[in-house]
Amino acid sequence: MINQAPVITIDGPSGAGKGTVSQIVAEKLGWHLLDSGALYRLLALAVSHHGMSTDDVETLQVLAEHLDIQFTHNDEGKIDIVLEGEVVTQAIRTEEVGNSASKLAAIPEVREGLLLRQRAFAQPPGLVADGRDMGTVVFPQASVKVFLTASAEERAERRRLQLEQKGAEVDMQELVKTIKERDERDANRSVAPLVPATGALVIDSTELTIDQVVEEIISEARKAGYC
Ligand SMILES: Nc1ncnc2c1ncn2[C@@H]1O[C@H](COP(=O)(O)OP(=O)(O)OP(=O)(O)O)[C@@H](O)[C@H]1O
Ligand SMILES: Nc1ccn([C@@H]2O[C@H](COP(=O)(O)O)[C@@H](O)[C@H]2O)c(=O)n1
Repeated sequence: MINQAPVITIDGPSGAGKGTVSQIVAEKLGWHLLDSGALYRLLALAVSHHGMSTDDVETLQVLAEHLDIQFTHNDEGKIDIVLEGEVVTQAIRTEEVGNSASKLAAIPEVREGLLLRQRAFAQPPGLVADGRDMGTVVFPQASVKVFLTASAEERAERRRLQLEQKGAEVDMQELVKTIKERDERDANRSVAPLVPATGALVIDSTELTIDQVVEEIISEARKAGYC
């Protein structure tokens, strides 16, 4: 047995709403939350900060296993993500870091290096795990698995709104292109490609509100006896 705490996995492509709904579902259930994409993004930022080559995969694996990461509560009651002593909560959220993370994520040694760190998040009373391979590789024993998707255009539109709220200027054509490239890379890599886990409930959120998606997942959790 890999772990004993119940796990709900929520996988899917970029911008499908995984992070948003995972956080709400975890809060409703009073469970822990794993944002596995943040780990890949943190690694990408560390590689860039240290000016490391991505060709030396053994060193990358060691860095992934030992990367100094902390998730701490700040004065506003929100989570700060701290990498090697520096708060990088916003810095890891750029499209550039997302793209670098996606390139690193295709390296088997990097995935291996992060595997046990991810599994360690499965603690009582339970875990909601958000990513690309949560249901297929990291927590294959999870009894509630969700694959959350939406059209590339809708996901780009959501990302545009998100970036503009932060004051960024957005080239929509470029954004759709970047999202499609990242989808392509994540879905076609040789290790842990982005595919729905066997038995996963597939939710297409293109026409759904956040509340509707959350309700579908809570309903699955209820069927599993988790609430
Ligand atoms: N069903 C929905 N309807 C409208 N907007 C949504 C919906 N779900 C999420 N959003 C919005 O879309 C944006 C992207 O969502 P989110 O960051 O949760 O996606 P994600 O799948 O976690 O992306 P990534 O994998 O790149 O981190 C957010 O601004 C969020 O509020
Ligand atoms: N379980 C995971 C999670 C993420 N990735 C890769 O990281 C990139 C960034 O993830 P976000 O969810 O924060 O956008 C993503 O594009 C994936 O390449 C992964 O491989 N497995």
